Amino acid sequence: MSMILRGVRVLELAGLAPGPHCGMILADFGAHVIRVDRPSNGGTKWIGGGGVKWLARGKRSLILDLKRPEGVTVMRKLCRQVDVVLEPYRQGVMEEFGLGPEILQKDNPRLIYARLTGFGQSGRLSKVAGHDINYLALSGVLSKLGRSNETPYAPLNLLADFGGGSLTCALGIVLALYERTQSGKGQVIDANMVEGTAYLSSFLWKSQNAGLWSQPRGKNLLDSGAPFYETYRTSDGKFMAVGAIEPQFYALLINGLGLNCAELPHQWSISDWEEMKKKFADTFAKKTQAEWCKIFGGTDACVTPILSLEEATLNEHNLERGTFITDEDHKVSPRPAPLLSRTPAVPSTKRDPLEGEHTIEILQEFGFSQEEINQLNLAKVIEIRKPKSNL
Ligand SMILES: C[C@H](CCC[C@@H](C)[C@H]1CC[C@H]2[C@@H]3[C@H](O)C[C@@H]4C[C@H](O)CC[C@]4(C)[C@H]3C[C@H](O)[C@]12C)C(=O)SCCNC(=O)CCNC(=O)[C@H](O)C(C)(C)COP(=O)(O)OP(=O)(O)OC[C@H]1O[C@@H](n2cnc3c(N)ncnc32)[C@H](O)[C@@H]1OP(=O)(O)O
Repeated sequence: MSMILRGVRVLELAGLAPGPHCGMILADFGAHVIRVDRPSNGGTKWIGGGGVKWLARGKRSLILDLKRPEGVTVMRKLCRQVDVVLEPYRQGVMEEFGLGPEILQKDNPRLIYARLTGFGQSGRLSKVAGHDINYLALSGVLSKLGRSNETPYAPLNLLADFGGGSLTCALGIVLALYERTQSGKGQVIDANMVEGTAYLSSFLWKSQNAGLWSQPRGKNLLDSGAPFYETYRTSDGKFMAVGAIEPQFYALLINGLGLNCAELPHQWSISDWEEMKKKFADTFAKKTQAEWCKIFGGTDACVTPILSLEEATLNEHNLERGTFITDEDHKVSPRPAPLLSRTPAVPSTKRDPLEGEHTIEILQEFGFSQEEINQLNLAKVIEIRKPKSNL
């Protein structure tokens, strides 16, 4: 089946979580993604194998020492032949290598040069280290997350790393590829997690005057303030999620809980929300999660079980949709989204690549002779690794 990014060649410089995720999205949708890994010769520091290893679906790996001039020469030759270079380093690292956009785009004017950082390519923080929680904080969004009377709480590293970071960067790359079909030219993408996360939170900003956020953190409709937009513990120690905002859905919630609307305060009486939460909590605590699922399942009450990752893979709706896929190592992960009707993603089910596993074949594909490859290997500019045989 033909995939939408078929024929697009990407060089992804190995980074932590967002860069690898962005590369994986492109690979899932058909791009040929080559991850450029660092050598293990001790000359360079290693910043987090896990992130790289865990988000490598459908990629191949080449180990290349960019701290060596010969490595930079190899990289320039590769960049002449690819569509996208994706770099996740702090501002200035690529320029120090002599691999900045001016140089690479002079070599290849069609090159899309995607830079995925925390703070962006300019500004006083551009060279400072950080992680998801820091970018989330600087975007303003973290101040809004968390329960009342508790310190702000970052929801895993989902928002900045992946929402504001990798997804935004992937969007930038796809937009630039589209634009290139008209102009024939590449461009530089300054994707960064502070601005990506801020953009992701546009609803929060644009609804500031709507009264949705007028209460302190944890006291508003959508931040765990409202009893009808909350999570509740069930009698078997599991949880249910409630999101019954509209009056018709709220009425179904109250009905399912076995309560009587006429005996309760009005849904939107904020001063009664705390009391109502206690009432809902007491009610949910009287039945098991399965019992509540039986009551609310298939209704419009907007009540769903809170599933563990494993339970999510076994959920009937998710099974019907094929929401999760299994690779040849029997590892389960989410199917790429969204689903395109004619050209859906066809994610690789092969095991993830070893670092340096494809060094030789990649260099050959890009026109390096066997002699050149041998020399680079002898000089330890590249590394070649092979999977251990089971024999
Ligand atoms: C919350 C998330 C991050 C979660 C990651 C965790 C899951 C992992 C973090 C640490 C991992 C553990 C650790 O690595 C030890 C074990 C390793 C083992 O293999 C696995 C188990 C481990 C316990 C491992 C487990 C997990 O993987 C970890 C716990 C995030 O928020 S991710 C978002 C981070 N921010 C950004 O990406 C923004 C942009 N980037 C940056 O700001 C910086 O890159 C960053 C992230 C601050 C790192 O700064 P650093 O100084 O380390 O690097 P840079 O200044 O960017 O420079 C890159 C250096 O690398 C050299 N280099 C790059 N490529 C090559 C090459 N091909 N050849 C040679 N050299 C290369 C480059 O020259 C730079 O070196 P210098 O600094 O010496 O000039």
